[in-house]
Amino acid sequence: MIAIIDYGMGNLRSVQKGFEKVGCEAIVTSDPKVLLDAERVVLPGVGAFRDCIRNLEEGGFVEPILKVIKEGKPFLGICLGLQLLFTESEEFGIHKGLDVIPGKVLRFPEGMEQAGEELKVPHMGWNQLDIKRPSPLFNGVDNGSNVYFVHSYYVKPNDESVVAATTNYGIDFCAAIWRDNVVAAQFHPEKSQDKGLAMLKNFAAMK
Ligand SMILES: NC(=O)CC[C@H](N)C(=O)O
Repeated sequence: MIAIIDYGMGNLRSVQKGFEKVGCEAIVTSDPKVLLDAERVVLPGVGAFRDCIRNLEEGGFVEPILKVIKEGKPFLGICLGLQLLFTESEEFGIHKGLDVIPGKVLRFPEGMEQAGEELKVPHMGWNQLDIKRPSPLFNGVDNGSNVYFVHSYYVKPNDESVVAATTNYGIDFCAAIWRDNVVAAQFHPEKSQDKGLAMLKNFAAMK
């Protein structure tokens, strides 16, 4: 069974529905103990980093998350769920993350331009994946596939070898990471139509 963490800050229903659409049972849980019995765990996230990390701490999720990752359970982070895995974020001040993936969460630079047009922040809409490594998330997903983003911050891993895909929005930024049993995406697979559903199915099959 797939456990989707409910810490009051995620678009849980659309993530759950995404898994249901590909025939996978996923439960939404606000009980940290459920993670310990789940086969695989999903950390979604929408909102501000500091609110999310505070809710995770208050919900008693931090230790169970670190435990299931350490045990080697397949773990999927989505959007803020990717960012929370990092050492710290500069969103609304410096806030500590789970430090599973060493690195920082940075805001897109001001004044980015593409073809003479100013690029607005948040980066909101469809954009292409430049797949760098055959991560389990991308089995059967073509390079250049379009996925859906809504974010103002991006992750910068200390060790670039964890980067599974990048996307260009004024700068080339990390669109997904893969390290051992942990995969995480800056974009929203549950909002990325067929390609995104294929990724959810890939995660559900990830060993
Ligand atoms: N959709 C979101 O919640 C975005 C996550 C984070 N606040 C960012 O702006 O990058």
